[in-house]
Amino acid sequence: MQVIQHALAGVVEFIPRVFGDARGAFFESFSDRLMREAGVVGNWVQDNQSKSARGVLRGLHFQRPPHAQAKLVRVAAGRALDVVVDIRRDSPTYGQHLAVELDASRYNMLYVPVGFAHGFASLEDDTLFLYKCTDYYQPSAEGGLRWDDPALGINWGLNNATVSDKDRILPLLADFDSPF
Ligand SMILES: Cc1cn([C@H]2C[C@H](O)[C@@H](COP(=O)(O)OP(=O)(O)O[C@H]3O[C@H](C)C(=O)[C@H](O)[C@H]3O)O2)c(=O)[nH]c1=O
Repeated sequence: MQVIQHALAGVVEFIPRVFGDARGAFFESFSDRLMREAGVVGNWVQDNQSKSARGVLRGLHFQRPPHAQAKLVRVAAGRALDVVVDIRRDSPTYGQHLAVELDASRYNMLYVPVGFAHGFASLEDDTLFLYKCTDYYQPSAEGGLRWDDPALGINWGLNNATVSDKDRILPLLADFDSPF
């Protein structure tokens, strides 16, 4: 498995070993042992899956402590531009973001540590987005940042994004008091 330590400290991309043959392909979509060898330790308790049409944008979300979640995200069908924003108060890269294209045909996956807001834009119809979380869903702990905040400067690769009403009213970075 190829491991890429990205510039935002703690964000790690995994490209698993894929076994192709005349029938198709096989890969291990999760190995705690391989994650730990890469320095990623997580008490994975919940798996999520969402399906999105092209142009759907979900995010930027996080859960506040003590329900903060680290995530391991991948795309099982389609393509998505995955974006993480560093919201760790004392981080030298606070407010900076990283965008990684997740592609079902590349099998790549991204580890999003606690202390990051997370979102993605679906680049194809019927994009199946799968992710593991290190804590359970806790609605009262949900927080977020506005996906289109000029201060974040994120190029989502979309002309017209389909966004939930909830996401439209998330705070701008300037008005945000990070819990991390
Ligand atoms: C996240 C979540 C949601 N729900 C319910 C609550 C709503 O009735 C419905 C849709 O939730 P929401 O609109 O928050 O879903 P997304 O906008 O895809 O949210 C996710 O999008 C970004 C990309 C993330 O990283 C988060 O994991 C998550 O916030 O599913 C649950 O029952 N459990 C859950 O863990």
